[in-house]
This record gives sequence, C-alpha cells and structure tokens, in this order.
Amino acid sequence: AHIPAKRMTISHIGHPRSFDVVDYHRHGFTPAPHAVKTYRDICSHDAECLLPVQCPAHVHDDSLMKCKTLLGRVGICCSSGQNHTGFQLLLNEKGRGHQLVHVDFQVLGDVTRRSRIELSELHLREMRILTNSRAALVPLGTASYGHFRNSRLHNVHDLIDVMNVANRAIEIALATRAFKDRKGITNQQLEYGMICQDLRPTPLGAACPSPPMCPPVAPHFRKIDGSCNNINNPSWGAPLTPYSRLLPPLYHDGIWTPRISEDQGQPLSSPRLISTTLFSDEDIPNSEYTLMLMQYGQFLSHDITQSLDTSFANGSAISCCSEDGSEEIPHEFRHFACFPIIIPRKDPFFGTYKQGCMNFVRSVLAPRSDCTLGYAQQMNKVSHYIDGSAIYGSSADQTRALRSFDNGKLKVFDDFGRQLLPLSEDPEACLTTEQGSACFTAGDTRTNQMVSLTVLHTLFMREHNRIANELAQINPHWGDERIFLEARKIVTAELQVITYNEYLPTLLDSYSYDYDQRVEPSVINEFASAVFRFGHSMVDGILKIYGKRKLEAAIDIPEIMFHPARLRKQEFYDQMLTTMTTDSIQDVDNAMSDALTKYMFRAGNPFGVDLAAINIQRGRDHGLRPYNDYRELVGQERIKSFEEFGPELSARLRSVYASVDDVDLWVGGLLEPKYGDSVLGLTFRDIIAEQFSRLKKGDKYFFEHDPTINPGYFIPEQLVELRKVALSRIICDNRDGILLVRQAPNAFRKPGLPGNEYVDCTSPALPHMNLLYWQD
Ligand code: HEM
Ligand SMILES: [Ca+2]
Repeated sequence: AHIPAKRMTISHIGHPRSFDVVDYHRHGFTPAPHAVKTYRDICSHDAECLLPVQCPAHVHDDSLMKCKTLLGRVGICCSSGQNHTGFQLLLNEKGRGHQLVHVDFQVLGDVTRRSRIELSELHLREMRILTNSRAALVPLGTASYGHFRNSRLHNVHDLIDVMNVANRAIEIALATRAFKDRKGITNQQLEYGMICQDLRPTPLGAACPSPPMCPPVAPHFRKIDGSCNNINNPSWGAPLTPYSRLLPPLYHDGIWTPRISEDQGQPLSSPRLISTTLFSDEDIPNSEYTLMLMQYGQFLSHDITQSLDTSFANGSAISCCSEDGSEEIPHEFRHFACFPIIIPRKDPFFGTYKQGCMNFVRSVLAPRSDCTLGYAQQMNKVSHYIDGSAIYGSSADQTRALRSFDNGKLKVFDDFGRQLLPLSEDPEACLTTEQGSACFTAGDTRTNQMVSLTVLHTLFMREHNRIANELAQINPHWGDERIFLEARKIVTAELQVITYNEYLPTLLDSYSYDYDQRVEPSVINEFASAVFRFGHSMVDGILKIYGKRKLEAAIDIPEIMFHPARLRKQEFYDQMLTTMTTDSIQDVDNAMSDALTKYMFRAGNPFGVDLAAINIQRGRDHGLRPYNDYRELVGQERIKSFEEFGPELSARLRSVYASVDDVDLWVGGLLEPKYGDSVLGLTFRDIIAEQFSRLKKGDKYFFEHDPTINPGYFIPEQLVELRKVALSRIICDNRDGILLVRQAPNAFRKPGLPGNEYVDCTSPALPHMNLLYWQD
C-alpha cells in the first residue's frame, strides 16, 4: 500500500539559497512595491522564501508556509537541509506520526542470512540462464545490442569494480525486502527513509563501500574520480555512487518493483504504446538555436551521468525477449533485472516485423550513501561533477590509458596529419564490423554513439593538446605531469564557462552562485532519467553535409550511430562542425525523429529500438514519481483532468493513461507549454536550474570559487582570460581549416541573428585567452 500520489502535498525544509535574488540583481528589475512581500516579511527569522524545487523536497501531509519570491512566483519558507529523507523530518514536528523503525540486531542477523541466500540463488539462476538458453544473450549487431553498447564498460577491471558495488546494493535491497516482510514496514516509512540504523557496525555493513581516503591537505587539482571534494562527505560526486533525488521514489513495493497505475492498481500502459500514441516525427525546426545546442547538451550530459544496464557477471548483455523478438521471455526463465517493453500487436511499425518485445534491462544499483536499509538507488557510473570526465575518464586507470605522457598531451591518432582520437582496439566498439569501420576512444564509453558527438570529443581532445603545447612553451621547466594537470584544469574551466555562460542561458535565465558546503552536488535521478532527456526531442534525424557551394550529403543518423568512420574523410570534421553551428535544432515538443523512435542503432537491420519508449521505461525503472508530483514540486497546480493538456492531446493521453496521476515525468514535461520564451516548460526548466545550481554550489573546485574555497583557484587575471572563452573560439582554434573559416560568436544561436553575424576565425570578435598569465 503505497501512498496515492494525489493525496500527497509537498512541502520542504530547506537551507537558505539565493535563486531569485540573483536573478533580480542581474536583470536589475525592481519589483513593484505592492506586488510582493519579500521573504523576510513572511518567513520566520531562519527561513527564506524559495522556489519549492530549491528546497529539499519533502513529501508529507502538512505543508510549509507559502510565500512569494522576489520575482513574484509562489515559494515556500525553507530553513534547513537538502535531503528529502528522514532524520530532519523526524526532529521537526511536521514529522509527527511517521514512525522511526527500530532495527534489532537479532532480526538483522536473520535478515542478512536470508538476503545472502537469496543473492546466491539469484547468481545460480543467472548461471543456469546463461548456460541453458541461447535466447539469454542479446545478439551482436542488433539494435538492442547497440542500446546495451551505450552502457558498455571500459575494460574488465571496470566491470569488476561495478559488479562489486552492484552486488552489494542488491544484497541490501534483498535485506530490506526481508526486513520489510518481517517487521511489517510500510511503503511510506521506506520512502521517508525511516530505517535510520547505520549498517556499518553490523554484518550487512560490509556491503557499503568504505569512504575514500583523502590527503590531509586538499590537493590543488581536483581528483580524477571526483572524490575528496567535500570535506565532510568525501564520496559525494564520485563515480559508482547513487544519484540524489528530488522526491522519494514511487515503487510498488516501496523498494524496487516498478510502480503501477494510481487507478485501481492496474498495470501502466506499455511505453511503446505511449510513444506511438503521443510522439510522432514532425519537422519543426527552431528558428533561434543551432544543432550545437543539442550536441553540446549530450556531451555535457555524458560528463555528469551514465547509468548502466545490468549485465551478466561476465559483462555480456542480458536478453529479456525471445530470439525472434516476438514475445518476452517468461519470468521464470529470465534474468531478475529484465523489464522488457511490450510492443502491442497492432504496432504500426514494429508490428509489421512481428516484434512483440523490445529489450530493456534495469539499471545497476549502488548502496545508499548513508549505509541504511531502504529503497533501491541507481548508480551513476561517472563522476557527477562537470570536470571533463568525458574527456579524461572517471578513474586514474582510464586517464592513464588516454595520456601520451609526452609534454602533458593526450594520445592522438595521426590520420595523415589530422589529429583524431586514438582508434579503439575493442572489437565491439563499433556496431558494425564491416570493412572500413573505425571507432575511437575517449574518457566516456559513449564517444562513438553519434558522429557529431565524436566530433565534439575530438574537438576537446585537440583543445587540451593545444593548451598543453602553449603551456609547455610558456613554462619550459614544467614536466609532463604538471602540464597535463594544468591543461586539464583549464579545459575543465572552459567547459564550465561554456556551460554556465553560453549553454545554460539559452535554457534558463537564473541560477544561483556561491559555494555551500551543505549542498550535495550529485546528479539528481529525476534529472538524468527524465528531465535532461528533453534533448532527445531536439535531435534532427538527418545531418546535412555541405561542400564548398552545395549540399553534399544528407546522412540518416542511424547510419552513423556507433559508426563514426566518416571522420577519417579529410573534410568531414570541419563539415560536421559547420553543420552543427549552422543548421537548426528541432523544437522541444512531443515530436521525436523516427531515427530515434524506429531506427535507433539499427546498424543495417530493418528496425531499431525506440528511445521514447526506453526513456519512459527508464523512468519507471528508476522509481520516478508521476509528472504531477513534480509539477507540484515547482509550485504549479496539479493537473486534475486530461482536458488541461488541451483538446488535441487530451483524448490521446486518456487512451494511454488511466489516471492523470499516472503520466510519466518525461512525457508530461515535454507536453507542458513553454515557460515564457524558454524552449522548455516550467517543470523541466526549474529542475535543470536546480541541478546546475547544485553542480556549481556543491563543487569546491568550481573555477570561479575563490581561494578560501577552491584549493586550485585561478588568480583574477586568469579568470578574466577564462571568461573570454566561447565555444566558437575553441572551434576556430581546433579546426582542420579545410572548409571552416568563419564562425558566429555564439555557437548555440543561429548565425545571422542580430548580434550573431558570421566573423572570420581570426577576428577579434572571437577573443583569445592569453595563456601568458599562466607563466610561473
Ligand atoms: C544525438 C542523439 C542522441 C541519441 C542517439 C541518444 C541516445 C540515448 C540513449 C540510447 C540513452 C540511454 C537510454 C536508456 O537506456 O535509458 C540516452 C540517455 C540519455 N540521454 Fe541521450 N541521446 C541523444 C542525444 C541526447 C541529447 C541531445 C541530450 C541532452 C541534451 C541527451 C541526454 C540524455 C541523458 C541525460 C541520458 C541519461 C544518461 C544516463 O544517465 O545514463 N541525449 N540517450
Ligand atoms: Ca564528470
């Protein structure tokens, strides 16, 4: 018996932050004196009036006091802590009535034994499935393999590390289930995190990773794996740790079983049915933004998040569908992480290929960071910070494999004088093994997923080496290590400048500043598994390639997924950069390219997989609550009837959702009307703002933080230089120069828009960063 979403009200206990305050100063508006009362007048002395999403999202029966923010939006009075779970709530009188669960050691001993037996049974079953059935594995060369390829690991050591953590997390989830059965714990108690017992001194404690060892003095350079950033919580933001959450998950069993309908507990509709009913391919180019807004968004998302599909212990891909794809494998014969997407028989596309099942495997889990029993948490495979991990890797091993150890530079593949990323030696790196295929290596395992993504990886690899070369000239006494670390630090700052000064202002108009040690920087599960996937709607299924005067090719993007060999054609790199900074993105709406919903990763096959359906299923896999709960979290009214979505959509929505409280977050967020002149609706916009606020506030090494905070701070003269950085300058500096000679100053906005006219790459309108300020 989980809490029906409709009965919930959301209120918040927060610590002071200054979201709208910043906005207000930046834009220089003065609120009309009668329009709003400032928070000081309304909230008590230690509280501040903030947008709800900026406060730790706490769901309980009472509501904190409503107030108005400086920009006139409805806020709440917040006063403490960021986490939505437990303890603070209990101390707060609002928590009355939610029982803290006492854990007695004898019960815990029994529960531990039971979970270990169950875990070994699961492993045995896995072995049986693997050895007995050909259908257990996803065949190489299929689209489903391409999907799995998206969460491939670097190497076998990487696999062992992930498996270790994942198995411990499963053990804790199993123990939680046993404990719940034994003690009659409610789903609500699980959601609130009311089982507060730290497991570390108990036999289950071994399942929690020990905290990282940090040097006594904070190092000047951030660690590759992001650990030791926060003094009190050194594992915050490190790879293989769980996502944070805005709201507690909604699982059917309170632990890991996906949610069902709010309407009489029927199963939710198939994500594929939702996809065909609500999403179609329409060509609606945006008049303001270039494809770079899409491509940089994906590149950035790969720096901060990667969830992994569960695999067999040997790393091979689990199949949940029969070999011919006509049906799901029955529960008893399939892996416990199977959660296949059922394709309705009448499916207008997959039906013609007699496909009844699309493979989907649930994400790998990580133990909770406070080492308690409770709901399952998904693992982020990469460092949560914006720290260039897609360029450099998220572990010391990965970085070592990418470095040349020559004057601080990264390894390159010299392709007749053009510097490309090193070729991959992994025989499965590409989706195809046809002659002439070539895949590349970088810090992230999704580098080859889209050729335009591979181009961005190449661009930043070149930028690193360009800076390393300059630094070596300016400081001839520096060795390889010093040059590498300084260049990485500068490139990371460049990513932060581009992200916060160029990219985010196209999506948001406000976010907050200052370091705050209490802020957990971790990527928010709702952000990774739904909200930031808004970018999928921006993707154009066709990449146009221009020659000197005319259109040379129109590439169907499924042809270049995990197949970036075109990069070896001499002109292609410059051409792709030109296309990305010239052509339009598609509008953010419920149109999705067929390239993503029918043909994704098809690799020569007649059909691919459906990313819209996968996004919806992933949200359910990760226990995301329905869209309405997040509307409320950003201070909007809950939707009460489908009619509120407008006449056109309401009938379609009603045909796939039994209740308005069932609508998936990714779906509802994309259907929402745009907020002001933003490309996004308010719900997505606010959650994105909150995420990037945390990534800055919770990162001690953020480039702009001052010497009292950032052990590797930049001096003011260097900051002035860094703030000149623009993506268009980086493109000009690292082009082949074969076809690309000009850029508009803002690479995300369409060239030719007022103030964004083309200029020559050598123009002072694209200022250079002067590295002489790094002379030492
Ligand atoms: C260029 C075409 C793109 C393709 C083919 C693509 C494909 C994919 C695939 C296959 C996944 C994994 C889905 C799953 O199993 O749950 C994924 C995840 C994701 N995508 Fe995309 N994507 C593209 C562009 C973008 C863009 C433009 C953005 C954002 C602006 C974006 C943001 C994300 C995010 C945040 C995730 C979740 C990552 C994680 O936490 O694992 N993607 N995408
Ligand atoms: Ca990162």
